[in-house]
Amino acid sequence: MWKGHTTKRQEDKRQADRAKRSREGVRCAEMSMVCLTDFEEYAKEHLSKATWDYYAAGADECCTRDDNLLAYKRIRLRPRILRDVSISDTRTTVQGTEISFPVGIAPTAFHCLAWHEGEMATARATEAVNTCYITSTYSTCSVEEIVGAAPNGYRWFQLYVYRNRKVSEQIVHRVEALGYKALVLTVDVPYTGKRRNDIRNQFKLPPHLKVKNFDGVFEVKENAGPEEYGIPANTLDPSISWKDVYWLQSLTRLPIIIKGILTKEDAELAVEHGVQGIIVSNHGGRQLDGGPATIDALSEIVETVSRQDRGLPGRGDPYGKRCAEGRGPWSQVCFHWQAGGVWGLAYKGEEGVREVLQILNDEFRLSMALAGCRNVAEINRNLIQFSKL
Ligand SMILES: Cc1cc2nc3c(=O)[nH]c(=O)nc-3n(C[C@H](O)[C@H](O)[C@H](O)COP(=O)(O)O)c2cc1C
Ligand SMILES: CCCCCCC(=O)C(=O)O
Repeated sequence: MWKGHTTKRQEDKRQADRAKRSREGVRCAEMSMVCLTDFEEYAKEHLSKATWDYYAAGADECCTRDDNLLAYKRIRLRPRILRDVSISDTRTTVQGTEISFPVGIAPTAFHCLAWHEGEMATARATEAVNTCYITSTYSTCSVEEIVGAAPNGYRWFQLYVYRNRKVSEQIVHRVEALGYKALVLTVDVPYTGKRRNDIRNQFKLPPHLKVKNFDGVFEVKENAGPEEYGIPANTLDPSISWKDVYWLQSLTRLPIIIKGILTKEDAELAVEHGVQGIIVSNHGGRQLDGGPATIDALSEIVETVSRQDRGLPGRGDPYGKRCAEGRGPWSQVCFHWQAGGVWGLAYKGEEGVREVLQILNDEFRLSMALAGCRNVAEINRNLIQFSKL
């Protein structure tokens, strides 16, 4: 297996960590996986250091990455009791399509680093579980292979905008023709965040893998000069601005969802620009370090957007776990995009991703019932208490 670059000191520490985890009883492949942390620990144990570092990366000092989790721990729920939760229904809709529960697979790059079938395995798992899979531009299987692997899956495509706009135009037309149902325009990467371990590891794709969607489009030749994550450096267009939303709208009839919004001001601009949704996100803390935790930004944004959308003074009521979905009334906000699928992939490919999604579904159903909700529509902001922990 490709191991990446590791110094002796790093490798010693890794081995010491491994021994510690094994003393603490970290599970092996044969043991049942109980929660997502089990998958994460398995992945840490089994992936090469360079791959693990890439997947786990945050920018700079990782303050925002770490705060993403801590912020969840600051939130408490206000459960209601005696509400007959003998039947619970986790189904919901996203952009008008019914899915089994309000969790989807966030766009994450390079699934073949975790499992040989890469994004094809992810696509099969999400099709089986009936939720939405946002395919990353930077996938290591082509969009055609992904659709071929799971022809009935519900998929959106995540888009970056390149200096050479023809490249972006072509991929938009390709995914539209393939039946992708929405475009997710990622706007928080005018430049790639400074992920220190990727720099130390000189992270690059191993020779047998490439960004398949751009096969023959961007030539990444051996020793051809600097590259970033499998694409020649400086190909992303940092001049992208709000007017490019109109450009994108002129190219496609697909709904456009902007990913990477963290302030109410930008959420308002998104509404004004007529996009069909936003994903509140700090890119897993991989871009700007020092920005807010995603869940904290979400509260600010849903207040404003729902108010603006309904023309009501300050009656934002949505409850959201991580991301906002805007369809029709933007106040319908209850969705979570999950990047933990890659840990499932690293564990057992398609089966691993299915297990991850099943665990999330079970946990969601249980929390919902314990909080006194019978269905997703009954979840609202009154359930939330922001504690001062
Ligand atoms: C390994 C990895 C790869 C990622 N690749 C992409 C990507 O290709 N495109 C993208 O828009 N976001 C990418 N992301 C960001 C995720 O879609 C998602 O935003 C993040 O994991 C969760 O943070 P959030 O809750 O702030 O969105 C990646 C995240 C990880 C962990
Ligand atoms: C040149 C930008 C590469 C980004 C690679 C995929 C991604 O979004 C990530 O967070 O990693």
